[in-house]
Amino acid sequence: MAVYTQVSAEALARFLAGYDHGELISAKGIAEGVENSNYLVDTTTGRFILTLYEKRVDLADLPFFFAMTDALADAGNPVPRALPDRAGQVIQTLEGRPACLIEFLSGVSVSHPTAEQAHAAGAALGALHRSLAGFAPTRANSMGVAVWPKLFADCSDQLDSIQPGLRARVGSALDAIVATWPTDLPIGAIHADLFPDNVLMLGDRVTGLIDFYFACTDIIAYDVAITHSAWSFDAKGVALDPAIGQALLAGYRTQASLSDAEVAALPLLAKGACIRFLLTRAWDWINTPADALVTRKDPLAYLRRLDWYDANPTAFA
Ligand SMILES: Nc1ncnc2c1ncn2[C@@H]1O[C@H](COP(=O)(O)OP(=O)(O)O)[C@@H](O)[C@H]1O
Ligand SMILES: N[C@@H](CCOP(=O)(O)O)C(=O)O
Repeated sequence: MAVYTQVSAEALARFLAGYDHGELISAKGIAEGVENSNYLVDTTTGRFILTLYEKRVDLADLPFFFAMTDALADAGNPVPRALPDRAGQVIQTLEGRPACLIEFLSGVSVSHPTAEQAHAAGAALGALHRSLAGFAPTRANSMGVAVWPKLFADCSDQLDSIQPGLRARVGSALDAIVATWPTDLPIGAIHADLFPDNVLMLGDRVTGLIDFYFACTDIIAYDVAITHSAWSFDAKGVALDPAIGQALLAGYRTQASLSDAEVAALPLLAKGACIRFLLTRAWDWINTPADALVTRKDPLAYLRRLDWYDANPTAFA
């Protein structure tokens, strides 16, 4: 459960008093998520998400994220907007943290996607990239390839406590990936974290794309690779069904194209995605406070994915 910051009823009622969105009826901490504190808030006029930004979100980046979600919503994508208060302010302070009130979207995130659902998610990612083709704001990827050596250095001493030999395995994979990382592929605004838990669905229909707090400017095909690595495997990181990955890519191609060079780079980009999520999960595994109401994610699930991409270099052919 991700609630790092407790919000009192009194503070929330004062917060809501600044908006034209009714009076507080109830607020419940949301179990899902690991990065920020999220509450489901019901008021006399509707249902909202309250997000308090925690460890990895820089306040200065929020305008970029909200420009992106507004652009996507304007273009008809199912993306929630951050809501302004009566004075037009979107970013507030609540219980000492930056906080925003966000539109609530219905739908649930699937734990075991079918090929049809993966196809729809791929199409939603393609539409997202297409909609952002002319999006001017930029943000460097704070979790991108340039940062991975530091992420590794920050936790390398403790990687073997997660699994003996992990430090050497990750270190050598990291060196090889960084040395060959592509520099000539198209870049643009990407989501960078489109895991199944960030896609809300009703049946086979995508009803919400959420959690843009790693969104950035990076290789567009890297976003496809991240999404492939997140959707095509079971939670333990063992290959579940290649058909899921193929459906995801087929869905993507209904909305956006991938050049031969992008397709050829996908295996390497997917291994990069494995390193990125393995390292941030490992850092969290080691550093999450014992009293935090959060379920840590297994870093080894991304080691298994890395092994799988190593063993299946033609997975994207
Ligand atoms: N706009 C929204 N509409 C409906 N549910 C949402 C919305 N935003 C977040 N949620 C719910 O909150 C959970 C955590 O949100 P998320 O942004 O993924 O948190 P974190 O940034 O901590 O990973 C989601 O899995 C979803 O259940
Ligand atoms: N998706 C990442 C961690 C970020 O969590 P999210 O709940 O914000 O998607 C992972 O699975 O490691």
